[in-house]
Amino acid sequence: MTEIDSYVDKAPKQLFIGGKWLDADSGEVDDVVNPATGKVITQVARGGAIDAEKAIDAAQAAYPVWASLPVDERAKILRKVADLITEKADELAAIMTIEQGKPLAQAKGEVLGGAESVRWHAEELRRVYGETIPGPNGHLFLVQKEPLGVVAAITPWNFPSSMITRKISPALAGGNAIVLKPSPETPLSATALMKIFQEAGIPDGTVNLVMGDAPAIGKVLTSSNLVRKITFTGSTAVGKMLFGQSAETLKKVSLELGGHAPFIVFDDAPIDKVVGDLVSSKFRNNGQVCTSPNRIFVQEAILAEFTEKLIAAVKKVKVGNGLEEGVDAGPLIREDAIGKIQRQINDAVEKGAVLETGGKRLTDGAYANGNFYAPTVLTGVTTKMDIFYQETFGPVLPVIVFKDTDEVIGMANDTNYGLASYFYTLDLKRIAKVSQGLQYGMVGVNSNTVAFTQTPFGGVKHSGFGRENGHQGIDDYVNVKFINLNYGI
Ligand SMILES: O=CCCCC(=O)O
Repeated sequence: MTEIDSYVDKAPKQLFIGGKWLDADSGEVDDVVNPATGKVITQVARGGAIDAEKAIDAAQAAYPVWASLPVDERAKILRKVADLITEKADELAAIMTIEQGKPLAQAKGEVLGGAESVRWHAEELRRVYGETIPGPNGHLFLVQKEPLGVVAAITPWNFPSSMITRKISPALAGGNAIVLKPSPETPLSATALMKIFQEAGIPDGTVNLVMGDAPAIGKVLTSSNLVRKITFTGSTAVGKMLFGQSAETLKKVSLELGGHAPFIVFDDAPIDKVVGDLVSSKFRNNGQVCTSPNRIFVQEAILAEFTEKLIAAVKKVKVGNGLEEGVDAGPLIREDAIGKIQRQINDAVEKGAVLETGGKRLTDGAYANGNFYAPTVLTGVTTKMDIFYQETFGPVLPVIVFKDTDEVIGMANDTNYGLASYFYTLDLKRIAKVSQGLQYGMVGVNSNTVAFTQTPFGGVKHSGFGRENGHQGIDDYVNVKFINLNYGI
C-alpha cells in the first residue's frame, strides 16, 4: 500500500452523528471515484432522510452546551482544530487530490487556508459584541447577539475542505451547532475534518456529518423547523431550489452561488504581469471556481500583443494527474462537465469565434481514463455567444475586445451573476469609476484575489446573498436581540 492509499484507508467512511461514527440507516454505500483515473477508490456510507433527522436532533441537543462554554474554552478547541489541520495538511491534501483531482500543491494551500480560517474565528469569537443604546429615563436599551441554534451547511466538491471550514468556523464562533452535508463527490475530505474536530475535543453533537442522498438530505434540512439557517455554496439552480424549500420554515439562508467574473484589461496595464495573474487565476482548480475569470475583456489598442502572450502562456499549462510533480491543472470533476464546456466552445466557434488553442478533450496515454480537457483560448467572442452569458466552470478563456470604460462596464454588468470581478489599470480616475460601476460583491483592482479570511466574501444578483469571512460573516450566524431594560421601576 502506498502512503497515499494509506491516507484514504485511514479516513473514516461513516456518518458522524452526536459524536459517533455510524453506518447509514439504510446500510447503503456510495462509490468515491478518482476523476484522474476513473477508478473507484473506496466507498462511504450513503446517508438519507432518517440520518439527517438524527443529525438535526443531535445538533439541537448540543448547541446550548457549546454556546454556554466559556469563550476561552471554545477558542481553545478551535485553535486545536486549526493546529491539527496544519499538522495533517499533507494527508488532507493527498485525500483531496485523489477524490477531487486538483494538483497537490493547490490542495495543500486550500487545507492550510482552511486552518487559518478556523484560527481566525477562534480569536474572533471573543468579539461577538453587542451594543448599548441611549434610552429614555430609567431605560437601558441593550442589543445582544445570540446563536441561531442548528445550522445546516451544504458544501461543494470544488473546495472540499475550505468551504467546510469557511462555514463551520463562523457558525461555531456564533455559538451554533452544525449539520454538514458535503458533496457526494468529495466525502473523504469531510470525514477527515470531522475526525479532527472530534480529536480536538468538540462536545458531541456540535458538528455532525451526513453525506449521501443529496435531494433527500437537502429536503429534510430545508424543511426542519429546528434548522434555523441553511448555508450553501454551489450552483445558482440548486441555490434557488434550497431557498424555495426553506421558505415554509422561514429560516435564514446564505447562498454563495455561481459567478461569471469579468477580467478587464485596460491599455495602460502591465501586460506581462496581467497575463501571469490571469493564467494562474484561471487554472486554479482548472477553472472550476465560482470566482474564476470567465470573460476576458481586452482594450483594443493592446489586443494583439495581449492575446499573443496569453496564448503562449496557456500553451505552457501542464495538464495531468494532480499527484504528479509540476502539474498545473488536473481533471474536471465529472464527464458531464466536459460536455458542457464543449457545447459552449462549439457554439462560440459556429458564431464566429476563433479557437486559438485547446478546444478538445485529452484522451491519449495517461489521460485515457480521466476527465481531462485541453486549456483553451477563444478570441473574437461576442454577446451573441452562449459563453458570454453562461458560467463555464472549466479551463476556457474567452477574449472579448472593448473600446472604452463605459462600454466595458456595461458589458461586464450584462449578466445575471454578480460575484467576483477584476480589472487592471494604472489610471486612478478610472479605478474609482470602474470599481464603483461594477455590479459585483467583490472587485479585484490590479489583483486576481478576492478571498481572504478577514474580508467579506459573497455576491449580488443571481450569485446569491449573505457573506462569509470577516466579522460580517459571523453576523450572518447570529440573531440580534433587543432588550428594553426598565431599571426605573
Ligand atoms: O467556488 C467558489 C468557492 C470559493 C472560491 C474561493 O475561495 O476563491
